[in-house]
Amino acid sequence: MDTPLDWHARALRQRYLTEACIDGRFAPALSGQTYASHDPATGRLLGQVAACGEADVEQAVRTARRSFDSGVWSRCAPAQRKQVLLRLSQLMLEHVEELALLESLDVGKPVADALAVDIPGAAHVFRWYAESVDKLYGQVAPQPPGVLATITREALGVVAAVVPWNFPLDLAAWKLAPALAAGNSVILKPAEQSPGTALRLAELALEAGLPPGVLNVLPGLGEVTGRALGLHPGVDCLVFTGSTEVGKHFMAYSAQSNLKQVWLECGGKSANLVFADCTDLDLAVQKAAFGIFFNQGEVCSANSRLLVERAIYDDFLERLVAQSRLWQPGDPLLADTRMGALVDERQTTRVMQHITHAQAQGAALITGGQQLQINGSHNFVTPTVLAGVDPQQPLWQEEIFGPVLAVMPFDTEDQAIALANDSIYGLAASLWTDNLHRAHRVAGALRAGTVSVNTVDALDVTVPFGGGRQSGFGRDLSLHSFDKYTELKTTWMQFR
Ligand SMILES: NC(=O)C1=CN([C@@H]2O[C@H](COP(=O)(O)OP(=O)(O)OC[C@H]3O[C@@H](n4cnc5c(N)ncnc54)[C@H](O)[C@@H]3O)[C@@H](O)[C@H]2O)C=CC1
Ligand SMILES: CCCCCC(=O)O
Repeated sequence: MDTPLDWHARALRQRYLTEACIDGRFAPALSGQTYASHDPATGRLLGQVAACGEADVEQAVRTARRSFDSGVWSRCAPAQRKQVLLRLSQLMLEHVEELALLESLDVGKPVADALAVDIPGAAHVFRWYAESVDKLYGQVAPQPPGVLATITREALGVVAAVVPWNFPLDLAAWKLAPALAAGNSVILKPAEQSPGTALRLAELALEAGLPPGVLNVLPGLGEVTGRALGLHPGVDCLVFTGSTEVGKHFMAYSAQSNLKQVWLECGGKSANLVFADCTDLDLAVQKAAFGIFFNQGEVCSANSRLLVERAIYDDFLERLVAQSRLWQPGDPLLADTRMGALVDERQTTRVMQHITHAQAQGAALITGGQQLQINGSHNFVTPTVLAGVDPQQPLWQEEIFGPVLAVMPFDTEDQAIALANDSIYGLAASLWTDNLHRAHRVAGALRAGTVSVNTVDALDVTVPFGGGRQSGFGRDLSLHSFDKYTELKTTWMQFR
């Protein structure tokens, strides 16, 4: 039975989905090609989506370059850019229900999460960068009289942002807000699964006063639209969040084209270490469950590997199984649903294959492991915990991007650190201890861009987010993010 929410969202999507937004105008892809978009939680067809190709990319790059060179945005006063981005942030909040519904219908996440986390989070990021842009000062280098050497940040020009489907609007905001605040013109390519909020954002940006051509949104398939952006000689900077595999493609595209700057936020396999001297085990269990089951585990920094000191291992596992019962999947449009549908059939199949393969390799299923059918969709996986994992198994080494936790006991601190660092990734990690010395010692030894102590997945716009190794390089969020969207210029003046 359709709900009014569905009617509203579907009507909304029809308006946006079949189009791209270039130079402030919504129009179909030049080829007229589209692809079908389905709601992963019901399987229902949501609409056709513009499948932009090379011709659309060419038009968007030309438009972005023209808008940048005109100076209408790039050379206006920072305070002017601030006002427009503050207005955009406000408009996102005024449309929070609509944006949350689009997000939930696109990717299957609980609409309650989108309402409480995704949309307010994205709006806050725009506000934060709007407020920062007229507070970024340059520098004057120490030189003798008669010389003035200034060091200033300048916008790069045309920035292309290719983003994934797990937090569509949030991760678009993480890239667009600093890029636009710095004065760049941007081309956004949303994931094929999640064009809705990206296109709606383009319209709200125009309403906020962003000049046409400064933000262009090109829905389309990764290997067509994303690839064309990665290869285009008119793109000055390519920022990406997604799989490590695709991140490597973007490095190759840059080398094959104009050596554009590439910044990557890729996969992760973050460890969560619980020591026996952690006294608040209830909180540790609750956060261990949140760290893997929130957003159906489709989080790059999800704590998908749990290491528990042997003395508390059995007790912790028992509590974790009880906690996992609070994360049973359900209809994402229901207000009390905490875990929704995985993003599509391909992702669900990939997650279930990992679960089956791990058991075939000897892992013990502690809880979960079931694929459920809800409202006609099979894209629901129960919260899953597997033990008896070999640290060389794919379950311990590969990013699963689903509600699947691998657990293992440890005996010594050194052993826990070694197991945690035995990864191709280096995005995030968590540890639980009441011992201050151990907290600092272990946090310093863990190879991760963010280490959370007595919490999981700490994340805020005021601190940089990103990692090393095959999790990529560069940082989203904080003022450090401007390093990706500006370049330093030295101006040297000799005078008498
Ligand atoms: N780090 C993160 O936040 C994310 C990681 N992932 C990981 O990636 C795995 C696969 O998920 P996918 O949806 O396939 O992520 P993906 O990395 O393929 O897609 C992310 C973005 O890259 C684009 N893309 C895909 N192939 C491309 C290509 N050849 N050239 C240029 N752009 C391309 C897509 O259209 C999308 O916009 C997931 O199971 C998960 O392990 C997926 C999404 C987010
Ligand atoms: C809003 C939370 C984003 C987590 C980072 C990621 O999954 O790419």
